[in-house]
Amino acid sequence: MKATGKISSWYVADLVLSRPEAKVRHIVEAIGTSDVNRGRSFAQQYCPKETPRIYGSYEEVYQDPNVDIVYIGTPHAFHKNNCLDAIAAGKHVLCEKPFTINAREAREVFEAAREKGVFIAEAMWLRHRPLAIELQRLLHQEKAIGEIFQATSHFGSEIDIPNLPLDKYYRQNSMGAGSLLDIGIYALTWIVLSLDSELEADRAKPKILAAQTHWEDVEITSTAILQYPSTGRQGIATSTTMAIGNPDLLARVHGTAGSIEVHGSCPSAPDSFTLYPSFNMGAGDKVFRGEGKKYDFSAPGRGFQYQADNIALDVLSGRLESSIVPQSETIRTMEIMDEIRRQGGTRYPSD
Ligand SMILES: NC(=O)C1=CN([C@@H]2O[C@H](COP(=O)(O)OP(=O)(O)OC[C@H]3O[C@@H](n4cnc5c(N)ncnc54)[C@H](OP(=O)(O)O)[C@@H]3O)[C@@H](O)[C@H]2O)C=CC1
Ligand SMILES: O=C1OC[C@@H](O)[C@H](O)[C@H]1O
Repeated sequence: MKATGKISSWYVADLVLSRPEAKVRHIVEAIGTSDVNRGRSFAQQYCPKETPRIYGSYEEVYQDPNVDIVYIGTPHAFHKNNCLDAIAAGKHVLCEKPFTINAREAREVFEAAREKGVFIAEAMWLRHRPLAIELQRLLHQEKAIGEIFQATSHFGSEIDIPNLPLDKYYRQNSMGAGSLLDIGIYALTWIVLSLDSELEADRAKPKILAAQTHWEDVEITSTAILQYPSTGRQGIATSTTMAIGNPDLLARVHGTAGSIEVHGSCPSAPDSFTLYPSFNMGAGDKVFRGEGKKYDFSAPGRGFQYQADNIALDVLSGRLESSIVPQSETIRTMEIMDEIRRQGGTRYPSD
């Protein structure tokens, strides 16, 4: 465990949930932090039954022989160097999303992990959720809404960027600030997991048309239209830090025989979806649709336990990449975001 920020607290709390039926038990062996006192209160608050060693540097975590896998929860501008340091020490790595600032950095990190023979994966926890896995099965195997032709997803947060302290990563371009890399990545993930077909060509980079708006040099709103080469399927992924998005409609997938609408607190934290038949034109030109079937996936915790279990099982079986979020998928997402930023005019120092 590296860093004691928001995501690290969410992740640790789910790691230690009591789950007698789980296939894996996770142990928080060590916490690396810039502030040892904060590290101690973090451990007391989020994993009170564990006894992690608290280190005042990340390097000490990498050197701890009892640590099998390092989880990186620092701001994304630091992911590349944090990953490279952990890999150099021979540790397996799970690194928060966005994996790096751009695709070039991601390739560099994956190459280093390959050379060292260690496991590494991006913590795109949405893909590990049973909800996302079942939705993909319904869409692509069962073809529950017929031929898919369009998908939309929006992630909105309300963040008062001009008044944030300068050391917050949302506030500074040099820290990788921007709605796309922080939250738009989930909207993009919904589009890709809904529209990807079995055709190899459609797993390549789709055609992209994008726009971004900035406050000073911080990107605050992004819109991207994606078009898949072989099937013509289209998706719209949007994100903003200007206002909270609609929890009843985190994503919508349209097919020739119906649609699926996803609900929850935000696109990274869905808790259910509804499968609807198509709309019809009724008497008096009134548009209506039949009742939907709701699929509920509410569960204790925030949902990080699914990712933690899958990653642990991958590592235990000797895999060097995630079976759910392969490295090629991380690279593709980073390439799509690179292109959106190229068109939208967002540049980071490491580009
Ligand atoms: N999967 C998910 O749902 C979420 C993922 N994220 C991702 O996780 C990453 C971290 O986000 P979040 O937890 O919100 O960030 P926070 O600002 O809350 O925490 C980041 C932590 O990183 C450490 N850190 C190391 N170097 C720096 C530095 N120079 N400036 C600031 N912090 C530093 C600090 O921990 P310490 O002092 O202890 O070393 C700090 O507490 C981002 O990449 C974000 O996109 C964020 C939220 C949710
Ligand atoms: O990954 C994330 O998902 C949830 C958001 O609240 C958070 O800001 C973001 O980093």
